[in-house]
Amino acid sequence: MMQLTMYIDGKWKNPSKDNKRDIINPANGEVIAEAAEGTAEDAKEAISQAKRAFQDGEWPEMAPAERAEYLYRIAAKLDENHDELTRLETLDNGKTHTEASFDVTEAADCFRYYAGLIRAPEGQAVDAPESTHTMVVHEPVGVCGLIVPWNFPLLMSVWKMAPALAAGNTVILKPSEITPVTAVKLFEIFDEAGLPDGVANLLLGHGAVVGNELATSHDVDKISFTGGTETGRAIMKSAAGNLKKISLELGGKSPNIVFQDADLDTAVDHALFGIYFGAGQVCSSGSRILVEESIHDVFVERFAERAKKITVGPGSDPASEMGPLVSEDHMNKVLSYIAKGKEEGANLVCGGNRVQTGALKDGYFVEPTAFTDTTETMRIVQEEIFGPVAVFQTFKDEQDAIRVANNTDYGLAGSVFTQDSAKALRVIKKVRAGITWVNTYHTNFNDFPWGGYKQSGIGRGLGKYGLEEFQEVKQININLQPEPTGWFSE
Ligand SMILES: NC(=O)c1ccc[n+]([C@@H]2O[C@H](COP(=O)([O-])OP(=O)(O)OC[C@H]3O[C@@H](n4cnc5c(N)ncnc54)[C@H](O)[C@@H]3O)[C@@H](O)[C@H]2O)c1
Ligand SMILES: C[N+](C)(C)CC=O
Repeated sequence: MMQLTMYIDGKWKNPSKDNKRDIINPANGEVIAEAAEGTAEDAKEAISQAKRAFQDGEWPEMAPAERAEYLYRIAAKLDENHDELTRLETLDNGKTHTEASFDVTEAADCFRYYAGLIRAPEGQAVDAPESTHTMVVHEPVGVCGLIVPWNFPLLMSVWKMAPALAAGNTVILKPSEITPVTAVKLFEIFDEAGLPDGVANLLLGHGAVVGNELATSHDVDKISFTGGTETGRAIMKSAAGNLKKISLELGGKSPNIVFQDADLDTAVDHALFGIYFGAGQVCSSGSRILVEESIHDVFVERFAERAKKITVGPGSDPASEMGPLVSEDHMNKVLSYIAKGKEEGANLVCGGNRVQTGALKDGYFVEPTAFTDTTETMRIVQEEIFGPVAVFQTFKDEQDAIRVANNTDYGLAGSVFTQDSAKALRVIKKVRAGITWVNTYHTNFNDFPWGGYKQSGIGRGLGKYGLEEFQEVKQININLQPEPTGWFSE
């Protein structure tokens, strides 16, 4: 069985107390690893080493081109370990082999993207009034705590590690306590790539213990968090002590709007992908499908017909199209939302049950599920279920579609399906969300910003915006004609 330990100041480290957590394969309930459960003391040690490496170490001072070489080396090692990382991600998170393989490819690309970006620095050098020459430069923020969730364990870690390291920060990564396996593998890669001691540190353990220490510590300059909105709120409060900088990438309840003039087969296909990709455990899932009244029944019929054919199974089986939910607790939460939907009076058009047939009997599988006849105030319409549960809503016209789409506290993603390009643009511009699509769903690139409006977050990951989240901006004013100001009499 794998034994997972922390990595602090360039050394593998057991926790200060001998606490361990079983790591479970959600496809069959078997224990695949034992992970160290770090303590607040371990977190303090990681913070102090990261602070030392920032203040006294070579990393922040290193030429960007040299830092970029480390990032390219890491990307190459991610490629070399592609198959092993894919296997481990499937084992730990449950996602299908195809999904996990995509994540590993994207992770390597993300390191390459930021290696390239840091070599193309943005700044200004201008002649300002009064014989002053002014420069605007970017500098690293300092010690960064990076806290990530379980749904894309490797990729979400890399979305933060790559820009934070490129910018010259020192970092402490805290993966989800239930999916730490690929983070440990990532640190093996950092070790092989020869990152200087203390630059990248790995803390394992519970959010309320080690995560909270990162959020609270006055020696941490920045927290970049991805996870649930309630956790984000708690972190924002903890981070207030030293007014540390924060980026929050949070939950969603994203609208997928289908007009009557959309190509029906395309829209149905993307709606299925929008909600059932990753078994619905994707922050940007198209979990609310808004269909224009005139095509609602035919759309739902085709959607449900195809949803029932989705092959649910272990991610390791190439035939599986949708894997299990990540844990028994999470499966029970999703099943309780399905029960709530029925109680609230919504109509179940497909799915609704745990799948326990044959080899799936001990796994945490749930059928692709969908509800119609919902109202805007139902909990299944307003709250993030984070599972394979679609809720259908209807709208009368363009204005109504925009109103319904925006009627939640979230604002992460949204999509519009129509063959009228002017209407598509009018509507998508009014959707209050940070990531939007027209006639597609879930398309994403490392080059462009990722983040939410409203209670879906603060700040942006990826692209040049993702680098800026890990940089301070400084102005340097140089007096070209040094002489007394004459402001006060002598
Ligand atoms: N917007 C995005 O880009 C994005 C991406 C992925 C996931 N998510 C969101 O993540 C959620 C699912 O992931 P989850 O269940 O792991 O989220 P979560 O909020 O429970 O946990 C996320 C991380 O925060 C840590 N944590 C928990 N309590 C903490 C505390 N008090 N202080 C510091 N750290 C703490 C956890 O240990 C974990 O590492 C969903 O809401 C999903 O929408 C958002
Ligand atoms: C950002 N993404 C889509 C990779 C993961 C969100 O849950």
